[in-house]
Amino acid sequence: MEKIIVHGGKRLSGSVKIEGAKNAVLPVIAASMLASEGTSKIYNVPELADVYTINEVLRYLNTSVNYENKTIMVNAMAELLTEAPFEYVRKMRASFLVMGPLLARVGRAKIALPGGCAIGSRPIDQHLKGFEAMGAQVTIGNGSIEARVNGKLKGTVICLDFPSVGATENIIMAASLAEGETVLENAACEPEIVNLAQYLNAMGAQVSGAGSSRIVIKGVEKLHCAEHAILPDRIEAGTYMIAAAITGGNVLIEDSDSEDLRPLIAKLREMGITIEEEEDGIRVIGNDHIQAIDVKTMPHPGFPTDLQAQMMALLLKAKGTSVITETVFENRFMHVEEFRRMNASIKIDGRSAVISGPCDLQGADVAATDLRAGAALVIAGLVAKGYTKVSRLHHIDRGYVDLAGKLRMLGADIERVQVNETEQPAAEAKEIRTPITINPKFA
Ligand SMILES: CC(=O)N[C@H]1[C@@H](OP(=O)(O)OP(=O)(O)OC[C@H]2O[C@@H](n3ccc(=O)[nH]c3=O)[C@H](O)[C@@H]2O)O[C@H](CO)[C@@H](O)[C@@H]1O
Ligand SMILES: C=C(OP(=O)(O)O)C(=O)O
Repeated sequence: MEKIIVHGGKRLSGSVKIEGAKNAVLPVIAASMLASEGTSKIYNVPELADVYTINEVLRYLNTSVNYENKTIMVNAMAELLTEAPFEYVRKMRASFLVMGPLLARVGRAKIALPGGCAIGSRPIDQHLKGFEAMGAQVTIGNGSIEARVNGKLKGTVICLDFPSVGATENIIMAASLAEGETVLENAACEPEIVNLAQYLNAMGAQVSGAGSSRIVIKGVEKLHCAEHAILPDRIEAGTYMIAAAITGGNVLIEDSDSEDLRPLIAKLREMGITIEEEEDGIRVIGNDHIQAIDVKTMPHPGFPTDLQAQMMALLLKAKGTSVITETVFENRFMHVEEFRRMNASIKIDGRSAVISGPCDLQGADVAATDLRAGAALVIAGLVAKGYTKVSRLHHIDRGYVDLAGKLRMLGADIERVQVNETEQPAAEAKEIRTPITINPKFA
């Protein structure tokens, strides 16, 4: 087992480079299956576990995928298979994004039911509603969802009940090869949707209105390969901005787009943190007297749920009472229990968490309950007294390239180490670290 071990107390300084966005690259790779001609080239691809998983899904479906030097080449000209098994969907829900492209390209797809996960039940009814409206027959049984269409999908008007990011992406991809025009109302407006639409248009699709709540897709006969660059990861950027702020540091977040980070920038300024927009990126200058604020997560352009846990870490150090309301996911407070191990004072009241700060954070053994929770625990560890040991790093690896290494470059006292559990009962198990990765101060 690996752990990230952080010793709190260092101010972060310097600059950090931001990778391509996980949530943009996954739909873009899935969309590559829509091209019946040529090899697509996708640039600025982050080296993440989720990227390897979606590549495996595509290969399983008989698509050729090569990944080297942050560039992916995809060729989907061979006859596609149509079934994605549970082992992939279990690892990563975004595997379900192959349904739209498969339906559009070959008229059928069978994908294991994604099921719930640590942040909520996460149904896919809005995706299915869209496919059905376009003429697909959907059946659910034996743990899988099967969708089929006779002939081609047909353009229509679809109004989502909620601006679901995944449903918007799946429907846009399916509609790109449908007969006629599809109008998607109450669509998600996230920057990652705009990035996907740009890629589809480069492939010959006719998608307009991406980034607004009304997207119009004129179906075309076929799509071809294209070259495309993935936009910077606003959630990774936001995570480092919060890490800089909590330590009272001074950090330049390079290759980030402040437009996509407006909701976070506004909240950080409200807390008394200085944000400067520079030519090379966003500079965050923290201070030791941050103020409590209220935060409510919302679909874009509201405050992103994917920064909620990290923001909670920061609010633990703010003076006064802060309230975080989570409106996007039904159960995205699993990190609260872990923060409490670090002496945090947080009360949960329905969909809100009430934080009484500043908390005197103490290092503890904690576990990442999901990807962003993991990053948030590391952030809290940056200012906790003593050592914080974060386990279940596979969650963090889904969405962060070398989180510990990048924080160390910024001056944090942090290591990622191999820890071997012995045969003894868990409570007595000793950590035996490998000599290569061990820093003597942790021995
Ligand atoms: C790979 C990717 O891009 N993941 C992001 C995407 O996830 P994802 O695309 O899964 O998120 P959605 O926007 O679809 O989900 C938002 C809410 O809508 C609900 N819902 C969704 C679809 C549906 O058919 N029915 C339904 O009820 C979900 O349970 C959830 O409560 O957007 C989320 C919300 O910004 C982010 O947290 C995730 O990081
Ligand atoms: C919830 C997230 O991702 P996913 O939708 O892939 O689980 C996330 O990136 O925080």
